[in-house]
Amino acid sequence: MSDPAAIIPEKQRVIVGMSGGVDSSVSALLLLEQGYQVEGLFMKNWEEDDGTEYCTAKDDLADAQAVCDKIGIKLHTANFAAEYWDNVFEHFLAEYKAGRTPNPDILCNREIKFKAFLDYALMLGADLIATGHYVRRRDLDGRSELLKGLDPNKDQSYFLHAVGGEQIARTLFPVGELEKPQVRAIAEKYALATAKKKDSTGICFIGERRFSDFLKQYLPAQPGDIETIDGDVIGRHHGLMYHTIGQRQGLGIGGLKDAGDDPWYVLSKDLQRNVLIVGQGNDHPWLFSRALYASEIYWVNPLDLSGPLRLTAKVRYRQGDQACTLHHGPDGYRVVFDSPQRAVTPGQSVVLYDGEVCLGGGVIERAEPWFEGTHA
Ligand SMILES: Nc1ncnc2c1ncn2[C@@H]1O[C@H](COP(=O)(O)OP(=O)(O)OP(=O)(O)O)[C@@H](O)[C@H]1O
Repeated sequence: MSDPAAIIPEKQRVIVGMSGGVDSSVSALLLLEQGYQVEGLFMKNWEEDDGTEYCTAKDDLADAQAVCDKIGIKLHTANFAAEYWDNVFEHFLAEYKAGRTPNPDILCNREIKFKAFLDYALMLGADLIATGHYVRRRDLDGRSELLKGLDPNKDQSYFLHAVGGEQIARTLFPVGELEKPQVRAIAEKYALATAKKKDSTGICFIGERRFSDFLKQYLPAQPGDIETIDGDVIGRHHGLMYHTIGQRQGLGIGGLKDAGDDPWYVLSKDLQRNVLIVGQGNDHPWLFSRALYASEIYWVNPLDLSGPLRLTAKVRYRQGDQACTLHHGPDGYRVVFDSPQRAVTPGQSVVLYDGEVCLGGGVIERAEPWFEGTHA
C-alpha cells in the first residue's frame, strides 16, 4: 500500500521577477531544479525611453527572454509605470522638494515588487512569487520573518524592511542562501546570457543617470545661500535637494581667508530659509548624532513595544550593525545609539534588526545632536 505522505504534492507554481540580471536568472534556474513549476515576469515601470544609455529596459527584456528560452520557461511582461509614478515617484519628488533625501528603492519594493507584481502574479494563478534579492525567509510560529542574506556584502534586507510578513510569506528568495560568487558560478556553468552582466546600480527602474540633471527635469532648482554655523554667508548653492548631509564634494567653497585647508562638508539644511549650512572637517561635531526620531515605521511582523528594546540599527545601506535602544512613546519612535552616528539624514531610513532578523524600519524625521550634553 502506498504511503499517502509519500505522494508528491502537485507542483507549486512560482512566478519569478526576471530583471534581465544574473540574480533573478539564477533564481529561476534554482527553483526549476527544486521542482517548482516556474514562469518569469518582466516588469516595465518607467515609460519614457529617452534613447540614452540610461534606459536599458529593452536590453534587459531581451536578456530576460534569452535566459527564459535557455532554461525553457515562459516569460510574461507587465507594465506598472502608472503605479510606479503614483505610488513611488511622486512621493520621491515630494521628499526632494521638501529638502529631504528619500530612498525610492524601499518604496519600490513595498509598492511595486511586493504589491503590484505580487497581485498580478496571483491573478495569473501563481502560488508564490520569487525574486533575486539577497535575503532569506524563515517561517516560525505561523509567521514569516525576513532574514539578512547570507552574503554579508550583498544583504538587501535594508531595502525590503517595509514589506509585510504576509507578502514575505508568499515569496521565495533562492539566492539569499548563497554568496554572489556562487551565483555567478552557477550562471556560468549553465551558460546563461546574464552570467557576466554587471550588477545594476542607480535608482530602481530609473537607471544610472546623472542624478542632478535628472532631478532638474522634474523640480525647479531654488538657489540659496551657503552659510557657516556662525551665520557667515560664504557661497551659493543651486538647490538644497542636490546636497546630502555629510557630503563633501561639489560645494565650490575654497580659498576662504583664515579658513585653513580642511575640506567643507554639508552639516545641515535650513529648509525654512533655503540655506545650506557647512563646516570644515569630516569629523565636524555637528555631523554626529546620539539618537533619532523616526516616523512611518513598518514592521515586518507585529512587535511588542511596551518597553524599550535592545536592538541594532542601520541608518544607511552597507552600514555595519549599530547597537541601539528603541523607545516608543507619545513622541513616536526614538532610536538611541550606544555610539555616535555620523550623518544621520532626514528622509533616509533607519532599519532595525534583532540579530539576523530584519524587524522593519521607518523614515528618519530628525537627528538629535551628539554634542548637546544630554549624553554621559
Ligand atoms: N524589471 C524587472 N522585472 C521583474 N523583476 C524585477 C525587475 N527588476 C528587478 N526585479 C526583481 O527584483 C530583484 C532585485 O532587483 P535589483 O534591482 O536589486 O537587482 P539585482 O540585485 O541586481 O538582481 P538582478 O541581478 O536579478 O538584476 C531582481 O532579482 C528581480 O527578481
